[in-house]
Amino acid sequence: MAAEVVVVGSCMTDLVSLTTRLPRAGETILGHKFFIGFGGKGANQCVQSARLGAKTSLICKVGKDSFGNDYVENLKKNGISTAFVGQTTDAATGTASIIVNSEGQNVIVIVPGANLLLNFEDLKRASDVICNAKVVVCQLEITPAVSLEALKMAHASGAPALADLDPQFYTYSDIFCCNETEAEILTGIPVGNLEDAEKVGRMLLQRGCKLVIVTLGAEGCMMISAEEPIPKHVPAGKVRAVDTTGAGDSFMGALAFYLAYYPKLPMEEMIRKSNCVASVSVQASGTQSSYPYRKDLPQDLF
Ligand SMILES: Nc1ncnc2c1ncn2[C@@H]1O[C@H](COP(=O)(O)OP(=O)(O)OP(=O)(O)O)[C@@H](O)[C@H]1O
Ligand SMILES: [K+]
Repeated sequence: MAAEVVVVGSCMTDLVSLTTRLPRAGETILGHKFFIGFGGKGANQCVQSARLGAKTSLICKVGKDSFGNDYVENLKKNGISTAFVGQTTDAATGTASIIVNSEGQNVIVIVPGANLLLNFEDLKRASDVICNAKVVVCQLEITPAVSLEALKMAHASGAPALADLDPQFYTYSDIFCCNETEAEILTGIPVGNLEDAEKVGRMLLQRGCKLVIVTLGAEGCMMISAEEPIPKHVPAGKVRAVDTTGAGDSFMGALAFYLAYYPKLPMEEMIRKSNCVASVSVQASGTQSSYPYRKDLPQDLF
């Protein structure tokens, strides 16, 4: 059976150490807690979509190592098809080694590893799944040319950010979604308020985007489209945020779910519902561990 939501993207194992302070160069310090989490934007988005009830497939690459094996198990537990999850002996599973001090400041080392070995051959093998998907979601934590090729195969929907991004990313994405930081990297416009986001939106429309969404944290999102070039603010509900890590991926995974299963809903309504899902994720700690399941959400979201 074909997957409705196909994500082409990254898997990362988060290795998190909690310490009172960050170590200096050459220094060894003691931490008080360690945990392993499942992350990577591609997998995060796919997991959120699956937890809302989407039939999903993740196209990615992990290492033939214990982190890779555990990641495949994690995807299966979330009901995601792993038919196109490759395991390679040529690189280790992608990792993010994270140290967080008691003030919540962090230092992070990302080693993409196997993620960068996902290649055109892998996409070709998965081409039936990509071409038959209702929604294809891409980010930029794998080789950009591979993301672009996936968008071309699908000509569906995307969520990428990089300075000097190949302009084809704009024209081959039906929906282009970025957060405030990514918006600045892409356009040079620092985003501090809604008007700045609107400027970004207009600039990205000029570059060929059809629909632009800029996520604004607690403020929700700004959307603007070529069809309706009047920017709209879609606010998020007021909640008590404890950890916003992964909120952007929760939003994107939810949006992919609504696009695939409720294609007739107005875009503004899909974004409003996706804001609701993401605002639940900020009320729990961690990334995938904070993503809500359909059964735990208000049923008027479905
Ligand atoms: N404090 C908050 N209260 C309610 N909703 C929030 C809050 N923070 C984030 N959200 C929801 O999550 C969405 C994405 O948030 P944000 O713009 O911070 O993404 P992001 O910067 O990519 O997140 P991250 O990098 O932490 O994963 C917002 O559009 C909103 O729907
Ligand atoms: K969270």
